[in-house]
Amino acid sequence: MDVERRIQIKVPCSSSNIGPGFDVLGLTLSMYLVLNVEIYKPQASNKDNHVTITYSGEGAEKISVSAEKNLITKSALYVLACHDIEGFPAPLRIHVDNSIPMGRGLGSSGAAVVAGVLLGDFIGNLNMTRDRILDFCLIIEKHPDNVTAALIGGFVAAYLRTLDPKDTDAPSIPHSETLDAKEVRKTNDHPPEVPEGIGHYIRLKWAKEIKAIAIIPQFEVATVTARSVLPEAYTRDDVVFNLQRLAVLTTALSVSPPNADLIFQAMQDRIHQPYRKHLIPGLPHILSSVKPQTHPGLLGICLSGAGPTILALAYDNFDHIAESITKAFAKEGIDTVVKVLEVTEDGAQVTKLSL
Ligand SMILES: Nc1ncnc2c1ncn2[C@@H]1O[C@H](COP(=O)(O)OP(=O)(O)O)[C@@H](O)[C@H]1O
Ligand SMILES: N[C@@H](CCOP(=O)(O)O)C(=O)O
Repeated sequence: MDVERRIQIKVPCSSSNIGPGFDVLGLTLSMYLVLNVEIYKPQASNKDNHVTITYSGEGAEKISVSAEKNLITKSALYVLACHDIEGFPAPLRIHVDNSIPMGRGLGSSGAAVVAGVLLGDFIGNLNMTRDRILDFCLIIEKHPDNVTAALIGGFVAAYLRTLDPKDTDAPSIPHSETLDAKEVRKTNDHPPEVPEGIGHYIRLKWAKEIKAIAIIPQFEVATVTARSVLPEAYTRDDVVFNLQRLAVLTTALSVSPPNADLIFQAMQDRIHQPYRKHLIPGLPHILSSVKPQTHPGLLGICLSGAGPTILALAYDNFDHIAESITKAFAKEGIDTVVKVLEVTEDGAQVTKLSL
């Protein structure tokens, strides 16, 4: 078979929430999901068109390389189905190289969804705008923080417009959070039309000297589990507590030199972290014991996404900060991997490669 086109899709990991910004804030960091895709000349029948997926890196031992089961290809097939294209229109070879650890709160599923929607867009020659691509990502992932950051890049605040459940809950949509769950039903129904203008976002400024230390425990917490422990309703005090901090934080993280006391207090949260402590041994102790006063250079500390990774924002003394958090996890019998990551400006990229 002749290779007709060759592309690379590169999507960054993301850390969401940043303390009080539950389901609002996302930040892209320098760790990536990369797809190298070879597209062959279309064959006579779509049904015979074959997809070969190979996979290396994080998740290689557990992620399915069947196009019907893999979140990346399922997302691409969903985009195609929404445009009345059944299956991949041409034979494909996809090599996935993934550096984003899974189930750790670093947006691996968001990156997979963004990569899949971009793949569907390219393969189907759909030429969707970034905003339309975001609509598809949001229908699959449902919360906007990870996918918006991964697609757009940088420090991003996002909200969704209110949607009708008939547009969002159909079993034909490959919802990323329930993909592995048993109750997901197979269906051949045509997916409902994706509403336009679902996601709204703004890129926020980020002070260049602030880096992100990710202390990544060696166990997974599925986002669906970490969301299931959250209450349906909150007190007015708790909502106001988060709103006040969120508003201050979005600007505090843009100011050079950064104000550690302001940022540390503005990264406190009452909406999700307290409820997730049972899933992450040592969490309350870590969040309350590692402070700018005890660890100069530290600006703030929070759960990354739904956890279990801890995200420490800092401009200096990265090793000392990381060591304290690593030791606190070790006391709970938990091994960790530490990464000092840059906050990146670029979101997902699709690059045409030479043949
Ligand atoms: N590169 C990938 N390829 C296929 N599926 C992926 C990939 N990355 C993540 N996923 C899917 O997303 C799940 C993890 O998502 P989630 O629980 O939301 O954690 P995270 O915090 O890493 O996003 C995995 O179990 C897998 O089903
Ligand atoms: N706002 C979401 C973010 C989930 O991020 P992930 O990286 O853990 O997938 C949440 O807190 O549930």
